[in-house]
Amino acid sequence: MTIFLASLFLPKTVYFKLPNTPPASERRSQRPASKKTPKRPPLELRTSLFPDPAITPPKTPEEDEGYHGDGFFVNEDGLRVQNVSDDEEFRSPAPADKQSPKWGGRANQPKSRANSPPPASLLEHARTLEKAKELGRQGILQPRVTRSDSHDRVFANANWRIVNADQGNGGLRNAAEAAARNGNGDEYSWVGTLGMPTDALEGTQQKEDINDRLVTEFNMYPVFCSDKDFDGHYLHFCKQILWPVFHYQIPDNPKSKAYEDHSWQFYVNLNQAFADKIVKNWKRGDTIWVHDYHLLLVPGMIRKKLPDAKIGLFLHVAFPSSEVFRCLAVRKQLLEGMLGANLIGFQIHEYTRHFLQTCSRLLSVEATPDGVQLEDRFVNVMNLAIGIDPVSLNAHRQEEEVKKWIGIMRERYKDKKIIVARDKLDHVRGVRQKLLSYELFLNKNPQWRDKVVLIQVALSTGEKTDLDAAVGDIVTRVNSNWANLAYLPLVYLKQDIPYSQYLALLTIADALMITSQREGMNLTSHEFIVCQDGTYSDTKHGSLILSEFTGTSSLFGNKELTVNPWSYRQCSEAIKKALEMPEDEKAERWEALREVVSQHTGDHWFSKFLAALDQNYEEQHRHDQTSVPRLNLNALGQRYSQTQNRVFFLDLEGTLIPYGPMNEIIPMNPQRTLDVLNDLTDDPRNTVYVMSGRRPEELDRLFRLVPNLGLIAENGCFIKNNRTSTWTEVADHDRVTSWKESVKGILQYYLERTPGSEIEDRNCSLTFHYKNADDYANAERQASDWTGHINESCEEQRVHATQLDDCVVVESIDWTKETAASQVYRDMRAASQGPEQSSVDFLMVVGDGREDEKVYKWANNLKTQDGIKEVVTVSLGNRNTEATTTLTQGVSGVLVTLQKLAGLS
Ligand SMILES: O=P(O)(O)OC[C@H]1O[C@H](O[C@H]2O[C@H](CO)[C@@H](O)[C@H](O)[C@H]2O)[C@H](O)[C@@H](O)[C@@H]1O
Repeated sequence: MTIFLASLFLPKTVYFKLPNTPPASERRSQRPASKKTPKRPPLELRTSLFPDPAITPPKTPEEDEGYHGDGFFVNEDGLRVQNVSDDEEFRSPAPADKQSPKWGGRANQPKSRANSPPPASLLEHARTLEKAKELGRQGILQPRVTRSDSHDRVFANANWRIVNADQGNGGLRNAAEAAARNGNGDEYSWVGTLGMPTDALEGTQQKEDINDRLVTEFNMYPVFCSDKDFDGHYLHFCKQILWPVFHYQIPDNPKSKAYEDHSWQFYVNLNQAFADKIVKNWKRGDTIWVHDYHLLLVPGMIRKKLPDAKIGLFLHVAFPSSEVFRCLAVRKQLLEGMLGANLIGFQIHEYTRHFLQTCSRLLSVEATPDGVQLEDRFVNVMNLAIGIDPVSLNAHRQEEEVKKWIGIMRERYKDKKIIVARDKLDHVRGVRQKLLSYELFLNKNPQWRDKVVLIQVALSTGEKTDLDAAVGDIVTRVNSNWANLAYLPLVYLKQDIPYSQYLALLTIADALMITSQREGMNLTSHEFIVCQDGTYSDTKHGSLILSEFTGTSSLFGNKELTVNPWSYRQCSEAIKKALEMPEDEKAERWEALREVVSQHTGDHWFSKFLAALDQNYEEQHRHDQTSVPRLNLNALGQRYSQTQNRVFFLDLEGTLIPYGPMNEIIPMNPQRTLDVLNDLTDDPRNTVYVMSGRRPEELDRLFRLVPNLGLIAENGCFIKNNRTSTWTEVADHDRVTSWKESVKGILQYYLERTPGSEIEDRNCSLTFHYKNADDYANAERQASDWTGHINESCEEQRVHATQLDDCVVVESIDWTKETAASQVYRDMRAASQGPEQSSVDFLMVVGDGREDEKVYKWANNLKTQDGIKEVVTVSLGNRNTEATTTLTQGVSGVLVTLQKLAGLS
């Protein structure tokens, strides 16, 4: 069995050795200043970890020019990665939160042929474009850039090798590797893109060869798509729309809005390419595990082609509140794509809760704490925080290079307290807030000036934002205010640093400061905790200043210094507290945090998700329609004939008669149904109850000609015994009256704003009908909103709202068809204690709706619990069911079945 791990970037990519390319070191000195050469930053920014010229640290490699001509490639994390076309592969770990680098800009990889998606103004002129297409001038919509033949030939003929990729989710890779090392999980295969433009390889033998080598040697299935699709998907839809929205930042500038419509199509295309690749290679029994916000449509796309596939989805980033998510134009498509999975995992409970609320509000589906009930399937959810791999981290901490850097840094900053940070420079990560807080701290605490240094590593996001300039200004201001010849309070590196330096920084730091405005998890803080054990440095148990808006914060239980990044005052006080904290308090906090980090490892996360997926899949399929046998009428007849004390619980609408609108009385006289029920109840060995959501008086009227029939009305709130003519209200009248009063207030509010709608007030439920609303679409949307509203606000009153076709029903959760059936059965049992009576030996439940599922479950349990000889549960619906048999011929099939039983002795 294979586990397909689908993630946007494969852990491997291709490095081209271009002909006549001198080694990077030579190229660097020969390179003329070009437009691409970044301008020299102002002096304040031109800091490094080593302002002291006496120390000559190893050079930090340039991003584009990693090849050193020595068989090693230096990737973006500064990892020296062996040329794996040589036999042995050197696997270097990535920092768990790698931050995403640019796509498609490397000198040793082909150039992208994608153009930016067109501005909205162009799209508006669709007709012109169509005409242009007809005329063969498609270039207007998506101007086709013809790269020179030589560009293509250079790559088509260049030697290449497969190397570790520098893009992608480091936390996921480390977790997968740890799980494999520890023997947890079956063999897995990655599915992903190469993270580089591939149009230039189109139609070449090289593309085939690259594909074959990745599959056969590395178990990796590359997904090829056009550069245009990748650009539109990643740089536009993911980065401009999804990333900000999932982190609570709604893009509201016209440029982003213009992207939304058309970059969506690129998102769809890339997701489809992933789905197709997986479907093509999937075999029965395989598991598919899709990762993160880049691929949210993949589960749904696969489900369409492989209805039985076992699919998991894990969202690594945050999931926002439904109020934020609903701003997405394509919100329904995204949710439906996600719901193609059997199990959806989120980092923490808050994101899971948001997702459930969003589904309930936007899709009008029933959401329970366990997951989402769709019409024909259940989708489980779980929260499960990812972690790091302390084993491999510790192995790397022992490397000489790391120790060397620890020595250098300790020496350089020997009389200073060090606060460290490494973040992507985008709004979400809150670097600006952090620097402002640090400035405030220095302003308010003169005693600390000259004694503390903040080292902020800032990774480029590949986009030019106003943030760059804003952060640059703060750096300049802080340093010009408080620096002197021998002291620089703020070391700001606008580049990434090698992994060894990263580990050294985490080791010698007195504090790590994370001020993300939102973040799915944040594994840097986990790595910091491991590095602070004092093994390689005399500094240890450093303080962690951590934004309360990270997933990690909800895991760490306040043992860190929790901050709200928008409160500069609180952050500056946290800095002071971190620097002045007594050793014993530091040690106590660190111990607690280390415990959490070592319990929540990546390996644990990986195996636990897959185990849950197996279990949920198995449970979901146990009730799968296709695996539930059809009712065998002959066999049933034989079993029935051998019993003497039988009880039937039969659902009414959709089972004994066709459905009718809830707010209209049942129009016809269902003679055939009445005849069948009369025949069945004529046999004194049979006790028959009909269950319905209708009012008692309505059922009385309908069944007045079936004298021995028991009735359950209003979905379990009223029971009429089969031998008497009086109804019992089983629901607690006072409680029902009380919740109805408060819910009526809410419904009244919506009624006034929804012309044409009406409220139906039953004894134990309230139904809001909007079938005849003047603006039906709006009413339906509003209804799904306030369904969620009622479910949240009335939870304590034990009330539940369910949106059905054209209406929303609000009712108590404590009185159901199941509780009523169970009471009837208990009463029968109590009565059967007498010498004349025998206990029930045949129990049959027939239904078609979701609310009947609980009755099947209850009845099935009685078989073992009470030893009832024959328990028969029959479902008519298409859904996954708890019933042990199905019947596909609807109402008429039920009537035929019951008629046949009634005719037997
Ligand atoms: O920037 P992208 O290529 O779009 O990828 C997004 C980020 O993915 C990874 O971070 C996410 O997963 C981490 C592990 O589960 C989690 O700790 C973090 O909060 C998530 O944002 C990756 O580590 C980042 O570098 C990417 O930016």
